Amino acid sequence: MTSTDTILEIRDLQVSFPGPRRSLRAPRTTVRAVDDVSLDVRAQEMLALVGESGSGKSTVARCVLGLVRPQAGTISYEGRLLGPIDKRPPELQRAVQMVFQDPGSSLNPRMTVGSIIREAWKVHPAVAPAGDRGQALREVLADVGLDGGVADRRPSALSGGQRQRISIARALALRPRLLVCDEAVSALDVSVQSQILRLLVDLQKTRELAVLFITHDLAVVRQIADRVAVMKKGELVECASAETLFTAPSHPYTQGLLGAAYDLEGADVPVRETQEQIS
Ligand SMILES: Nc1ncnc2c1ncn2[C@@H]1O[C@H](COP(=O)(O)OP(=O)(O)OP(=O)(O)O)[C@@H](O)[C@H]1O
Repeated sequence: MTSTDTILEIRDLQVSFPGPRRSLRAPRTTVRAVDDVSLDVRAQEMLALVGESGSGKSTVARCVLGLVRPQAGTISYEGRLLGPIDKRPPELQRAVQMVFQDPGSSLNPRMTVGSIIREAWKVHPAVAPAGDRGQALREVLADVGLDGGVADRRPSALSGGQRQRISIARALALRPRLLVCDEAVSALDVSVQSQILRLLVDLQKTRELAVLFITHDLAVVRQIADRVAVMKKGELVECASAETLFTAPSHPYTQGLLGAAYDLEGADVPVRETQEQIS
């Protein structure tokens, strides 16, 4: 498989939620969280999905993970339809993994780091045969830049950055092909954020991962994305290479977003020039 092959195909996706009532006796309104979105994720690419708060980014991610059931549309992974998570065959459950925003709440505080990661292998035992799990644990921790010694500690004893490394390790432990990162660095200090972004870019290369990276932060997108998809009020308004998007955005909404973040007039906007930039 090459980096131009499509790994994930989202077609005509529609998701609505019950919205607020306009008055006590009025019927519930409906929120169109995702409005006819079609989007491809290519193998081994870093695709950023951006848009302001409430534009539907997380809902798309949750559909990809099988946590939200769309009213219409399809999502296929290498040509196989992805249904709700509990209806997915094990190999498809494994193939698509998630890194959440807040590792503080997504990691079980009562479990040690080692047991959090081993838990994944209980559900998917074929990934790491029982006798090999000690070694596999050390390897996956090393892959995210952590010493094997953290395996005996609980998440509360670790820093925010270390906890996010554990979330990434937990996802990687299942050897996914597609990683969905939903605001994965938003809760971190800027310096820690840069370290985690660098790690994600390195892992994307070495593990040949496709990454769907959801963020509202254009500075982050500029550092890491190969392509960028822009959502506005549930709709996908633009999808382009990062270079095109940052230098010649075609949709007025994207122009506005970028204009708010950068002075585009004559700006020299480097896009993922070197990984050293992420320092
Ligand atoms: N479970 C839900 N029930 C009702 N409404 C929801 C639910 N999940 C999302 N929504 C609504 O759907 C719309 C899209 O939300 P979503 O979280 O996907 O946007 P987002 O772009 O990820 O925003 P943010 O960056 O703030 O997370 C919003 O109006 C939100 O309030």
